[in-house]
Amino acid sequence: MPLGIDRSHFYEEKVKHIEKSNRVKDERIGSLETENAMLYLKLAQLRGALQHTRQESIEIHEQFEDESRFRKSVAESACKFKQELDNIKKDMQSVQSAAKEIPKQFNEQVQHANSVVQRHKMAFQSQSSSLSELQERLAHMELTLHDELRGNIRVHCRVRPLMDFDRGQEDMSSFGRQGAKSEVVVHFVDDENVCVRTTKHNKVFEYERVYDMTETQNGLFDEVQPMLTSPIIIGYNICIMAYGQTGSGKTHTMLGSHKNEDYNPTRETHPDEGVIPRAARELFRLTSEKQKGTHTVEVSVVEIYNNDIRDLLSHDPNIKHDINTGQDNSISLPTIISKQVDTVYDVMCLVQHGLHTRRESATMVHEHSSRSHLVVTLTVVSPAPSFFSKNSAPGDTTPRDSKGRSSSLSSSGSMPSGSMWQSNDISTNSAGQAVIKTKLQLVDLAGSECVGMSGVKGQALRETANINKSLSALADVLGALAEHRAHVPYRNTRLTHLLQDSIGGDAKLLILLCVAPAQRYITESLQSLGFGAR
Ligand SMILES: Nc1ncnc2c1ncn2[C@@H]1O[C@H](COP(=O)(O)OP(=O)(O)OP(=O)(O)O)[C@@H](O)[C@H]1O
Repeated sequence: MPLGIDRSHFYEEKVKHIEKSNRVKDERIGSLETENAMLYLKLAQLRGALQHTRQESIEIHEQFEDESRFRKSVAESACKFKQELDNIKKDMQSVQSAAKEIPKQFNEQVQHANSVVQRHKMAFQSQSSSLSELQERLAHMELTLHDELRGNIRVHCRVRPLMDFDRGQEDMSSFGRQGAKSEVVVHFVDDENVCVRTTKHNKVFEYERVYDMTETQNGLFDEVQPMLTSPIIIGYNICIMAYGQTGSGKTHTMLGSHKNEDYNPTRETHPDEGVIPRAARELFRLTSEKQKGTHTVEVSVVEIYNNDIRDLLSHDPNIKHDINTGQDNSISLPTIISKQVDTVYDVMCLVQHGLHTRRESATMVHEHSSRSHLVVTLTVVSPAPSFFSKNSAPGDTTPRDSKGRSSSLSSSGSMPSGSMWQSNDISTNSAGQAVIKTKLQLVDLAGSECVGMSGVKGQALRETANINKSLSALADVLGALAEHRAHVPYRNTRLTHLLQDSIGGDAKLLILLCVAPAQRYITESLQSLGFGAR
Protein backbone atom coordinates (compact mmCIF):
# COMPACT_ATOMS: atom_id res chain seq x y z
CA MET A 1 0.00 0.00 0.00
CA PRO A 2 1.31 3.39 -1.00
CA LEU A 3 2.48 5.46 1.73
CA GLY A 4 0.35 8.21 2.74
CA ILE A 5 -2.74 6.14 1.87
CA ASP A 6 -5.12 6.06 4.63
CA ARG A 7 -4.93 2.72 6.06
CA SER A 8 -7.67 3.09 8.58
CA HIS A 9 -10.25 2.42 6.02
CA PHE A 10 -8.47 -0.60 5.16
CA TYR A 11 -8.26 -1.64 8.67
CA GLU A 12 -11.75 -0.74 9.28
CA GLU A 13 -12.73 -2.89 6.43
CA LYS A 14 -10.55 -5.62 7.72
CA VAL A 15 -11.96 -5.28 11.17
CA LYS A 16 -15.40 -5.36 9.75
CA HIS A 17 -14.48 -8.39 7.80
CA ILE A 18 -12.92 -10.04 10.78
CA GLU A 19 -15.91 -9.08 12.92
CA LYS A 20 -18.15 -10.48 10.29
CA SER A 21 -16.07 -13.59 10.13
CA ASN A 22 -16.10 -13.69 13.93
CA ARG A 23 -19.84 -13.31 13.92
CA VAL A 24 -20.11 -16.12 11.41
CA LYS A 25 -17.77 -18.15 13.57
CA ASP A 26 -19.74 -17.25 16.67
CA GLU A 27 -22.87 -18.24 14.93
CA ARG A 28 -21.11 -21.38 13.87
CA ILE A 29 -19.89 -21.94 17.36
CA GLY A 30 -23.42 -21.35 18.64
CA SER A 31 -24.83 -23.77 16.17
CA LEU A 32 -22.09 -26.26 16.95
CA GLU A 33 -22.70 -25.84 20.64
CA THR A 34 -26.40 -26.41 20.02
CA GLU A 35 -25.51 -29.39 17.92
CA ASN A 36 -23.13 -30.52 20.62
CA ALA A 37 -25.87 -30.14 23.20
CA MET A 38 -28.16 -32.09 20.98
CA LEU A 39 -25.53 -34.73 20.61
CA TYR A 40 -25.05 -34.84 24.37
CA LEU A 41 -28.71 -35.22 24.72
CA LYS A 42 -28.75 -37.93 22.11
CA LEU A 43 -25.81 -39.57 23.74
CA ALA A 44 -27.57 -39.45 27.07
CA GLN A 45 -30.61 -40.95 25.39
CA LEU A 46 -28.54 -43.61 23.76
CA ARG A 47 -26.83 -44.32 27.05
CA GLY A 48 -30.23 -44.64 28.65
CA ALA A 49 -31.35 -46.90 25.82
CA LEU A 50 -28.19 -48.89 26.10
CA GLN A 51 -28.72 -49.18 29.81
CA HIS A 52 -32.28 -50.34 29.20
CA THR A 53 -31.15 -52.76 26.51
CA ARG A 54 -28.51 -54.10 28.84
CA GLN A 55 -31.14 -54.55 31.51
CA GLU A 56 -33.39 -56.29 29.02
CA SER A 57 -30.51 -58.40 27.85
CA ILE A 58 -29.86 -59.42 31.45
CA GLU A 59 -33.54 -60.24 31.91
CA ILE A 60 -33.66 -62.12 28.62
CA HIS A 61 -30.58 -63.96 29.62
CA GLU A 62 -32.18 -64.82 32.92
CA GLN A 63 -35.36 -65.87 31.13
CA PHE A 64 -33.27 -67.89 28.75
CA GLU A 65 -31.60 -69.61 31.64
CA ASP A 66 -34.97 -70.22 33.29
CA GLU A 67 -36.28 -71.52 29.99
CA SER A 68 -33.24 -73.74 29.57
CA ARG A 69 -33.72 -75.07 33.06
CA PHE A 70 -37.41 -75.66 32.39
CA ARG A 71 -36.63 -77.34 29.08
CA LYS A 72 -34.08 -79.47 30.76
CA SER A 73 -36.58 -80.53 33.43
CA VAL A 74 -39.26 -81.08 30.73
CA ALA A 75 -36.79 -83.19 28.79
CA GLU A 76 -36.01 -85.12 31.93
CA SER A 77 -39.76 -85.57 32.68
CA ALA A 78 -40.39 -86.58 29.06
CA CYS A 79 -37.63 -89.08 29.34
CA LYS A 80 -39.16 -90.40 32.58
CA PHE A 81 -42.64 -90.50 31.02
CA LYS A 82 -41.28 -92.28 28.02
CA GLN A 83 -39.77 -94.83 30.28
CA GLU A 84 -43.07 -95.17 32.14
CA LEU A 85 -44.93 -95.38 28.85
CA ASP A 86 -42.62 -98.13 27.74
CA ASN A 87 -43.30 -99.91 31.00
CA ILE A 88 -47.06 -99.41 30.53
CA LYS A 89 -46.80 -100.71 26.97
CA LYS A 90 -45.01 -103.75 28.24
CA ASP A 91 -47.66 -104.22 30.95
CA MET A 92 -50.40 -103.78 28.36
CA GLN A 93 -48.86 -106.37 26.14
CA SER A 94 -48.76 -108.83 29.00
CA VAL A 95 -52.39 -107.90 29.98
CA GLN A 96 -53.44 -108.37 26.35
CA SER A 97 -51.85 -111.75 26.13
CA ALA A 98 -53.46 -112.65 29.50
CA ALA A 99 -56.84 -111.30 28.22
CA LYS A 100 -56.53 -113.55 25.20
CA GLU A 101 -56.34 -116.48 27.60
CA ILE A 102 -59.37 -115.38 29.66
CA PRO A 103 -62.18 -116.59 27.30
CA LYS A 104 -60.41 -119.92 26.97
CA GLN A 105 -60.02 -120.22 30.72
CA PHE A 106 -63.61 -118.97 31.22
CA ASN A 107 -64.91 -121.61 28.80
CA GLU A 108 -62.92 -124.26 30.59
CA GLN A 109 -64.33 -123.10 33.93
CA VAL A 110 -67.89 -122.98 32.53
CA GLN A 111 -67.48 -126.47 31.09
CA HIS A 112 -66.19 -127.68 34.40
CA ALA A 113 -69.05 -125.98 36.26
CA ASN A 114 -71.54 -127.44 33.77
CA SER A 115 -70.21 -130.92 34.22
CA VAL A 116 -70.39 -130.49 38.02
CA VAL A 117 -73.97 -129.17 37.73
CA GLN A 118 -74.86 -132.02 35.39
CA ARG A 119 -73.39 -134.56 37.82
CA HIS A 120 -75.33 -133.02 40.71
CA LYS A 121 -78.46 -132.81 38.60
CA MET A 122 -78.23 -136.47 37.68
CA ALA A 123 -77.56 -137.35 41.30
CA PHE A 124 -80.52 -135.19 42.34
CA GLN A 125 -82.75 -136.74 39.68
CA SER A 126 -81.82 -140.25 40.65
CA GLN A 127 -82.31 -139.35 44.31
CA SER A 128 -85.65 -137.68 43.66
CA SER A 129 -86.80 -140.53 41.44
CA SER A 130 -85.82 -143.02 44.13
CA LEU A 131 -87.50 -140.73 46.64
CA SER A 132 -90.67 -140.56 44.59
CA GLU A 133 -90.42 -144.34 44.06
CA LEU A 134 -90.10 -144.72 47.81
CA GLN A 135 -92.99 -142.33 48.36
CA GLU A 136 -95.08 -144.26 45.87
CA ARG A 137 -94.18 -147.51 47.54
CA LEU A 138 -95.00 -146.02 50.90
CA ALA A 139 -98.30 -144.72 49.56
CA HIS A 140 -98.90 -148.14 48.07
CA MET A 141 -98.12 -149.87 51.36
CA GLU A 142 -100.32 -147.43 53.25
CA LEU A 143 -103.08 -148.04 50.78
CA THR A 144 -102.64 -151.79 50.93
CA LEU A 145 -102.82 -151.61 54.70
CA HIS A 146 -105.80 -149.31 54.47
CA ASP A 147 -107.45 -151.67 51.99
CA GLU A 148 -106.75 -154.69 54.15
CA LEU A 149 -108.51 -152.89 56.95
CA ARG A 150 -111.34 -151.41 54.91
CA GLY A 151 -111.57 -153.14 51.53
CA ASN A 152 -111.63 -151.49 48.10
CA ILE A 153 -115.21 -150.31 48.29
CA ARG A 154 -116.13 -147.37 50.44
CA VAL A 155 -119.54 -145.92 51.01
CA HIS A 156 -120.26 -142.40 52.16
CA CYS A 157 -123.78 -141.14 52.77
CA ARG A 158 -124.99 -137.59 52.20
CA VAL A 159 -128.35 -136.47 53.48
CA ARG A 160 -129.49 -133.44 51.55
CA PRO A 161 -131.49 -130.58 53.11
CA LEU A 162 -135.25 -130.42 52.82
CA MET A 163 -136.04 -128.65 49.53
CA ASP A 164 -139.11 -126.70 48.53
CA PHE A 165 -140.14 -129.37 46.00
CA ASP A 166 -140.26 -131.92 48.88
CA ARG A 167 -143.52 -130.23 49.91
CA GLY A 168 -145.37 -131.70 46.90
CA GLN A 169 -149.05 -130.72 47.14
CA GLU A 170 -148.85 -129.96 50.86
CA ASP A 171 -149.79 -126.68 52.48
CA MET A 172 -146.95 -124.45 53.41
CA SER A 173 -148.18 -124.62 57.02
CA SER A 174 -147.56 -128.36 57.28
CA PHE A 175 -144.22 -128.28 55.42
CA GLY A 176 -141.70 -130.39 57.39
CA ARG A 177 -144.14 -130.93 60.25
CA GLN A 178 -144.47 -134.21 62.11
CA GLY A 179 -146.86 -136.55 60.32
CA ALA A 180 -146.57 -134.64 57.01
CA LYS A 181 -145.11 -136.26 53.91
CA SER A 182 -142.38 -133.64 54.06
CA GLU A 183 -141.39 -134.53 57.62
CA VAL A 184 -137.68 -135.18 57.97
CA VAL A 185 -137.24 -138.85 58.76
CA VAL A 186 -133.62 -139.46 57.74
CA HIS A 187 -131.39 -138.12 60.50
CA PHE A 188 -127.68 -137.61 60.74
CA VAL A 189 -126.57 -139.32 63.95
CA ASP A 190 -122.81 -138.82 63.80
CA ASP A 191 -119.94 -138.97 61.27
CA GLU A 192 -120.55 -142.69 60.72
CA ASN A 193 -124.22 -143.26 61.42
CA VAL A 194 -127.49 -142.22 59.89
CA CYS A 195 -130.89 -143.30 61.09
CA VAL A 196 -134.36 -143.55 59.58
CA ARG A 197 -136.97 -142.89 62.22
CA THR A 198 -140.74 -143.05 61.66
CA THR A 199 -143.62 -144.54 63.57
CA LYS A 200 -142.92 -147.78 61.68
CA HIS A 201 -139.11 -147.66 61.30
CA ASN A 202 -136.20 -147.01 63.53
CA LYS A 203 -133.13 -148.20 61.74
CA VAL A 204 -129.50 -147.09 61.97
CA PHE A 205 -127.12 -147.47 59.01
CA GLU A 206 -123.38 -147.29 59.39
CA TYR A 207 -121.01 -146.05 56.67
CA GLU A 208 -117.42 -144.96 56.46
CA ARG A 209 -118.60 -141.37 56.51
CA VAL A 210 -121.96 -139.64 56.87
CA TYR A 211 -122.50 -136.00 55.88
CA ASP A 212 -125.34 -134.01 57.36
CA MET A 213 -127.61 -131.56 55.57
CA THR A 214 -125.32 -128.62 56.22
CA GLU A 215 -122.21 -130.23 54.75
CA THR A 216 -120.64 -128.04 52.08
CA GLN A 217 -119.27 -129.24 48.75
CA ASN A 218 -115.83 -128.33 50.03
CA GLY A 219 -116.26 -130.27 53.25
CA LEU A 220 -117.40 -133.34 51.33
CA PHE A 221 -114.47 -133.20 48.93
CA ASP A 222 -112.02 -132.84 51.83
CA GLU A 223 -113.12 -136.34 52.84
CA VAL A 224 -113.06 -137.71 49.30
CA GLN A 225 -109.68 -136.27 48.29
CA PRO A 226 -107.35 -138.56 50.31
CA MET A 227 -108.82 -141.70 48.81
CA LEU A 228 -108.32 -140.17 45.38
CA THR A 229 -104.82 -138.77 45.75
CA SER A 230 -102.79 -141.81 46.90
CA PRO A 231 -104.31 -144.35 44.51
CA ILE A 232 -104.03 -142.16 41.45
CA ILE A 233 -100.36 -141.40 42.15
CA ILE A 234 -99.47 -145.04 42.23
CA GLY A 235 -101.64 -146.09 39.36
CA TYR A 236 -104.89 -147.53 40.68
CA ASN A 237 -108.07 -147.05 38.74
CA ILE A 238 -110.67 -145.18 40.74
CA CYS A 239 -114.39 -144.81 40.47
CA ILE A 240 -116.52 -142.33 42.36
CA MET A 241 -120.23 -142.72 41.82
CA ALA A 242 -123.27 -140.97 43.19
CA TYR A 243 -126.16 -143.31 43.92
CA GLY A 244 -129.62 -142.36 45.04
CA GLN A 245 -133.19 -141.78 44.13
CA THR A 246 -134.21 -139.06 41.75
CA GLY A 247 -133.82 -135.65 43.30
CA SER A 248 -131.67 -136.89 46.18
CA GLY A 249 -128.69 -134.69 45.23
CA LYS A 250 -126.50 -136.87 42.97
CA THR A 251 -125.92 -134.21 40.34
CA HIS A 252 -125.47 -131.59 43.06
CA THR A 253 -122.82 -133.80 44.64
CA MET A 254 -121.03 -134.72 41.42
CA LEU A 255 -121.27 -131.44 39.50
CA GLY A 256 -122.85 -128.75 41.60
CA SER A 257 -126.31 -127.25 41.93
CA HIS A 258 -127.52 -126.12 38.57
CA LYS A 259 -129.73 -127.36 35.85
CA ASN A 260 -127.60 -129.43 33.54
CA GLU A 261 -128.17 -127.30 30.48
CA ASP A 262 -127.24 -124.18 32.43
CA TYR A 263 -123.97 -125.59 33.64
CA ASN A 264 -121.48 -122.86 32.97
CA PRO A 265 -117.86 -123.83 33.49
CA THR A 266 -115.72 -121.08 34.90
CA ARG A 267 -111.99 -120.80 35.24
CA GLU A 268 -112.38 -119.86 38.91
CA THR A 269 -113.00 -122.36 41.68
CA HIS A 270 -116.65 -122.11 42.69
CA PRO A 271 -117.72 -123.04 46.25
CA ASP A 272 -120.73 -124.86 44.79
CA GLU A 273 -118.77 -127.04 42.39
CA GLY A 274 -119.04 -130.76 42.95
CA VAL A 275 -116.77 -133.78 42.92
CA ILE A 276 -116.12 -133.88 39.15
CA PRO A 277 -114.42 -130.46 38.80
CA ARG A 278 -112.72 -130.85 42.18
CA ALA A 279 -111.37 -134.31 41.33
CA ALA A 280 -110.17 -133.03 37.95
CA ARG A 281 -108.42 -130.14 39.71
CA GLU A 282 -106.74 -132.58 42.10
CA LEU A 283 -105.67 -134.72 39.15
CA PHE A 284 -104.05 -131.77 37.39
CA ARG A 285 -102.38 -130.76 40.64
CA LEU A 286 -100.89 -134.24 40.90
CA THR A 287 -99.76 -134.41 37.28
CA SER A 288 -98.26 -130.92 37.51
CA GLU A 289 -95.92 -132.24 40.21
CA LYS A 290 -94.56 -134.81 37.78
CA GLN A 291 -91.83 -134.15 35.25
CA LYS A 292 -93.18 -131.84 32.55
CA GLY A 293 -94.62 -133.62 29.50
CA THR A 294 -94.56 -137.09 31.03
CA HIS A 295 -98.18 -137.24 32.18
CA THR A 296 -101.13 -136.38 29.98
CA VAL A 297 -104.84 -136.41 30.79
CA GLU A 298 -107.62 -137.45 28.43
CA VAL A 299 -111.33 -137.08 28.98
CA SER A 300 -114.35 -138.85 27.60
CA VAL A 301 -118.00 -138.28 28.43
CA VAL A 302 -120.54 -141.02 27.82
CA GLU A 303 -123.99 -141.90 29.03
CA ILE A 304 -125.61 -145.26 29.36
CA TYR A 305 -129.17 -144.87 28.25
CA ASN A 306 -131.47 -147.86 28.00
CA ASN A 307 -128.37 -150.07 28.34
CA ASP A 308 -126.73 -148.45 25.29
CA ILE A 309 -123.50 -146.49 25.44
CA ARG A 310 -123.74 -143.09 23.79
CA ASP A 311 -120.76 -140.85 23.23
CA LEU A 312 -121.78 -137.38 24.43
CA LEU A 313 -118.77 -135.77 22.72
CA SER A 314 -119.60 -137.26 19.34
CA HIS A 315 -121.41 -135.29 16.66
CA ASP A 316 -123.85 -138.20 16.51
CA PRO A 317 -124.64 -139.36 20.06
CA ASN A 318 -127.19 -141.87 18.77
CA ILE A 319 -124.46 -144.21 17.58
CA LYS A 320 -124.16 -147.11 20.01
CA HIS A 321 -120.71 -148.16 21.16
CA ASP A 322 -119.32 -151.53 22.12
CA ILE A 323 -117.07 -152.26 25.06
CA ASN A 324 -113.71 -153.85 24.37
CA THR A 325 -112.21 -156.11 27.04
CA GLY A 326 -108.42 -156.42 26.72
CA GLN A 327 -106.43 -159.57 27.43
CA ASP A 328 -105.45 -157.99 30.73
CA ASN A 329 -109.17 -157.44 31.48
CA SER A 330 -108.80 -153.74 30.83
CA ILE A 331 -111.96 -152.11 29.58
CA SER A 332 -112.03 -149.60 26.76
CA LEU A 333 -114.43 -147.97 24.36
CA PRO A 334 -112.31 -147.84 21.20
CA THR A 335 -114.88 -145.96 19.12
CA ILE A 336 -115.62 -143.07 21.45
CA ILE A 337 -113.97 -139.65 21.44
CA SER A 338 -111.33 -139.09 24.09
CA LYS A 339 -109.83 -135.60 24.18
CA GLN A 340 -106.55 -134.53 25.69
CA VAL A 341 -107.10 -131.81 28.29
CA ASP A 342 -104.78 -129.52 30.21
CA THR A 343 -107.03 -127.70 32.66
CA VAL A 344 -110.13 -128.20 34.77
CA TYR A 345 -111.82 -125.66 32.53
CA ASP A 346 -111.13 -127.85 29.46
CA VAL A 347 -112.61 -130.83 31.29
CA MET A 348 -115.69 -128.96 32.40
CA CYS A 349 -116.32 -127.47 28.94
CA LEU A 350 -116.39 -131.00 27.55
CA VAL A 351 -118.61 -132.18 30.42
CA GLN A 352 -120.96 -129.27 29.74
CA HIS A 353 -121.03 -130.21 26.07
CA GLY A 354 -121.91 -133.76 27.11
CA LEU A 355 -124.59 -132.57 29.52
CA HIS A 356 -126.38 -130.72 26.75
CA THR A 357 -126.75 -133.98 24.93
CA ARG A 358 -127.66 -136.03 27.97
CA ARG A 359 -131.16 -137.25 27.85
CA GLU A 360 -133.44 -135.90 30.44
CA SER A 361 -137.11 -136.27 30.78
CA ALA A 362 -139.40 -134.87 33.35
CA THR A 363 -140.87 -137.13 35.96
CA MET A 364 -143.43 -136.37 38.56
CA VAL A 365 -140.72 -136.23 41.18
CA HIS A 366 -138.21 -133.81 39.83
CA GLU A 367 -138.27 -131.89 36.60
CA HIS A 368 -134.57 -132.35 35.81
CA SER A 369 -134.37 -136.00 36.58
CA SER A 370 -131.56 -137.70 34.64
CA ARG A 371 -132.69 -140.77 32.79
CA SER A 372 -129.26 -142.10 32.03
CA HIS A 373 -126.04 -142.85 33.82
CA LEU A 374 -123.39 -140.22 33.12
CA VAL A 375 -119.80 -141.49 33.07
CA VAL A 376 -116.97 -138.95 32.88
CA THR A 377 -113.65 -140.74 32.47
CA LEU A 378 -110.35 -138.98 33.11
CA THR A 379 -107.48 -141.12 31.89
CA VAL A 380 -103.96 -140.33 33.06
CA VAL A 381 -101.36 -141.53 30.58
CA SER A 382 -97.96 -141.87 32.24
CA PRO A 383 -94.67 -143.61 31.44
CA ALA A 384 -94.59 -147.24 32.57
CA PRO A 385 -91.97 -148.03 35.22
CA SER A 386 -88.68 -149.31 33.80
CA PHE A 387 -89.29 -152.92 34.80
CA PHE A 388 -92.24 -153.01 32.42
CA SER A 389 -90.14 -151.89 29.48
CA LYS A 390 -87.50 -154.51 30.28
CA ASN A 391 -89.92 -157.39 30.63
CA SER A 392 -92.76 -156.39 28.42
CA ALA A 393 -92.01 -155.45 24.86
CA PRO A 394 -94.24 -152.91 23.15
CA GLY A 395 -97.36 -154.61 21.88
CA ASP A 396 -96.73 -157.55 24.21
CA THR A 397 -99.74 -159.81 24.13
CA THR A 398 -98.65 -162.13 26.91
CA PRO A 399 -101.73 -163.69 28.46
CA ARG A 400 -102.69 -162.39 31.87
CA ASP A 401 -103.57 -164.46 34.89
CA SER A 402 -106.92 -164.44 36.62
CA LYS A 403 -106.04 -161.24 38.49
CA GLY A 404 -105.28 -159.50 35.24
CA ARG A 405 -101.52 -159.79 35.83
CA SER A 406 -99.24 -160.48 32.88
CA SER A 407 -97.71 -163.93 33.42
CA SER A 408 -94.34 -162.75 32.12
CA LEU A 409 -94.36 -159.93 34.61
CA SER A 410 -95.59 -161.89 37.55
CA SER A 411 -93.15 -164.74 36.97
CA SER A 412 -90.14 -162.55 36.22
CA GLY A 413 -89.79 -161.60 39.83
CA SER A 414 -88.59 -158.13 38.86
CA MET A 415 -91.94 -156.46 39.47
CA PRO A 416 -92.47 -155.39 43.06
CA SER A 417 -94.71 -157.84 44.82
CA GLY A 418 -98.29 -156.66 45.13
CA SER A 419 -97.68 -154.21 42.32
CA MET A 420 -100.60 -152.04 41.46
CA TRP A 421 -100.28 -152.02 37.71
CA GLN A 422 -101.57 -155.47 36.90
CA SER A 423 -105.11 -154.28 36.24
CA ASN A 424 -104.18 -151.20 34.30
CA ASP A 425 -104.07 -150.74 30.61
CA ILE A 426 -100.39 -150.94 29.66
CA SER A 427 -99.87 -149.96 26.08
CA THR A 428 -97.43 -148.09 23.89
CA ASN A 429 -97.67 -144.48 22.88
CA SER A 430 -96.94 -143.01 19.43
CA ALA A 431 -93.22 -142.84 20.33
CA GLY A 432 -93.21 -146.57 21.07
CA GLN A 433 -92.74 -146.11 24.81
CA ALA A 434 -94.58 -148.27 27.30
CA VAL A 435 -97.26 -146.23 29.03
CA ILE A 436 -99.75 -146.88 31.78
CA LYS A 437 -103.29 -145.66 31.56
CA THR A 438 -104.95 -144.99 34.88
CA LYS A 439 -108.62 -144.21 34.95
CA LEU A 440 -110.62 -141.97 37.20
CA GLN A 441 -114.29 -142.61 36.45
CA LEU A 442 -116.83 -140.20 37.83
CA VAL A 443 -120.37 -141.43 37.59
CA ASP A 444 -123.64 -139.64 38.12
CA LEU A 445 -126.05 -142.57 38.18
CA ALA A 446 -129.61 -142.25 37.02
CA GLY A 447 -132.23 -141.97 39.76
CA SER A 448 -133.06 -145.19 41.58
CA GLU A 449 -136.73 -144.41 42.11
CA CYS A 450 -139.48 -147.02 42.07
CA VAL A 451 -141.51 -147.23 38.89
CA GLY A 452 -144.81 -146.87 40.76
CA MET A 453 -143.75 -143.69 42.46
CA SER A 454 -142.51 -141.90 39.39
CA GLY A 455 -145.78 -142.46 37.61
CA VAL A 456 -144.07 -143.18 34.31
CA LYS A 457 -145.42 -145.03 31.27
CA GLY A 458 -144.30 -146.06 27.76
CA GLN A 459 -140.81 -144.90 26.81
CA ALA A 460 -140.20 -143.50 30.29
CA LEU A 461 -141.23 -146.81 31.81
CA ARG A 462 -138.65 -148.57 29.60
CA GLU A 463 -136.04 -146.05 30.72
CA THR A 464 -136.87 -146.60 34.36
CA ALA A 465 -136.88 -150.39 33.96
CA ASN A 466 -133.41 -150.21 32.36
CA ILE A 467 -132.18 -147.91 35.12
CA ASN A 468 -133.46 -150.21 37.82
CA LYS A 469 -132.05 -153.26 36.02
CA SER A 470 -128.59 -151.72 35.75
CA LEU A 471 -128.66 -150.52 39.35
CA SER A 472 -129.69 -153.94 40.52
CA ALA A 473 -126.85 -155.46 38.40
CA LEU A 474 -124.52 -152.95 40.04
CA ALA A 475 -125.73 -154.12 43.45
CA ASP A 476 -125.07 -157.73 42.40
CA VAL A 477 -121.55 -156.90 41.23
CA LEU A 478 -120.75 -154.99 44.42
CA GLY A 479 -122.23 -157.83 46.48
CA ALA A 480 -120.06 -160.38 44.65
CA LEU A 481 -116.99 -158.19 45.12
CA ALA A 482 -117.71 -157.59 48.79
CA GLU A 483 -118.09 -161.31 49.36
CA HIS A 484 -114.99 -162.08 47.23
CA ARG A 485 -116.99 -164.44 45.05
CA ALA A 486 -115.13 -166.19 42.23
CA HIS A 487 -117.58 -165.01 39.64
CA VAL A 488 -118.51 -161.35 39.44
CA PRO A 489 -121.37 -160.75 36.99
CA TYR A 490 -119.92 -157.63 35.37
CA ARG A 491 -121.37 -158.41 31.97
CA ASN A 492 -125.00 -158.41 32.98
CA THR A 493 -125.37 -154.76 32.02
CA ARG A 494 -123.30 -152.24 30.09
CA LEU A 495 -122.99 -150.10 33.23
CA THR A 496 -121.26 -152.82 35.25
CA HIS A 497 -119.24 -153.99 32.24
CA LEU A 498 -118.01 -150.47 31.47
CA LEU A 499 -117.01 -149.88 35.09
CA GLN A 500 -115.45 -153.35 35.48
CA ASP A 501 -111.81 -152.28 35.73
CA SER A 502 -112.51 -149.29 37.93
CA ILE A 503 -114.70 -151.02 40.49
CA GLY A 504 -113.25 -154.54 40.55
CA GLY A 505 -109.80 -156.00 41.09
CA ASP A 506 -107.46 -153.55 42.73
CA ALA A 507 -109.47 -150.51 41.73
CA LYS A 508 -110.87 -148.22 44.38
CA LEU A 509 -114.56 -147.49 44.45
CA LEU A 510 -116.29 -144.77 46.41
CA ILE A 511 -120.07 -144.76 46.45
CA LEU A 512 -121.66 -141.50 47.51
CA LEU A 513 -125.13 -142.44 48.65
CA CYS A 514 -127.42 -139.47 48.26
CA VAL A 515 -130.54 -139.49 50.40
CA ALA A 516 -133.50 -137.14 50.52
CA PRO A 517 -134.65 -136.63 54.11
CA ALA A 518 -138.43 -136.38 53.65
CA GLN A 519 -140.89 -139.02 54.69
CA ARG A 520 -142.43 -139.14 51.17
CA TYR A 521 -139.27 -140.84 49.84
CA ILE A 522 -138.88 -143.30 52.68
CA THR A 523 -139.16 -146.40 50.47
CA GLU A 524 -136.44 -145.11 48.12
CA SER A 525 -134.31 -143.87 51.00
CA LEU A 526 -134.45 -147.24 52.72
CA GLN A 527 -133.64 -148.93 49.42
CA SER A 528 -130.62 -146.61 48.85
CA LEU A 529 -129.38 -146.93 52.42
CA GLY A 530 -129.79 -150.70 52.15
CA PHE A 531 -127.85 -150.70 48.86
CA GLY A 532 -124.98 -148.88 50.54
CA ALA A 533 -125.06 -151.10 53.59
CA ARG A 534 -124.59 -154.23 51.42
N1 LIG B 1 -126.77 -130.94 49.57
C1 LIG B 1 -127.57 -130.11 48.91
N2 LIG B 1 -127.63 -128.84 49.25
C2 LIG B 1 -128.45 -127.98 48.61
N3 LIG B 1 -129.25 -128.33 47.60
C3 LIG B 1 -129.24 -129.59 47.20
C4 LIG B 1 -128.40 -130.55 47.83
N4 LIG B 1 -128.61 -131.74 47.24
C5 LIG B 1 -129.52 -131.52 46.26
N5 LIG B 1 -129.90 -130.25 46.24
C6 LIG B 1 -130.90 -129.65 45.35
O1 LIG B 1 -131.91 -130.61 45.15
C7 LIG B 1 -132.33 -130.62 43.80
C8 LIG B 1 -132.18 -132.02 43.23
O2 LIG B 1 -130.83 -132.38 43.29
P1 LIG B 1 -130.09 -133.13 42.11
O3 LIG B 1 -130.49 -132.58 40.77
O4 LIG B 1 -128.68 -133.12 42.43
O5 LIG B 1 -130.73 -134.56 42.27
P2 LIG B 1 -130.37 -135.87 41.47
O6 LIG B 1 -130.26 -136.94 42.46
O7 LIG B 1 -129.22 -135.65 40.59
O8 LIG B 1 -131.67 -136.10 40.62
P3 LIG B 1 -131.81 -136.93 39.25
O9 LIG B 1 -131.46 -138.32 39.51
O10 LIG B 1 -133.23 -136.77 38.89
O11 LIG B 1 -130.90 -136.27 38.28
C9 LIG B 1 -131.48 -129.63 43.06
O12 LIG B 1 -132.21 -128.44 42.94
C10 LIG B 1 -130.32 -129.40 43.98
O13 LIG B 1 -129.85 -128.09 43.85
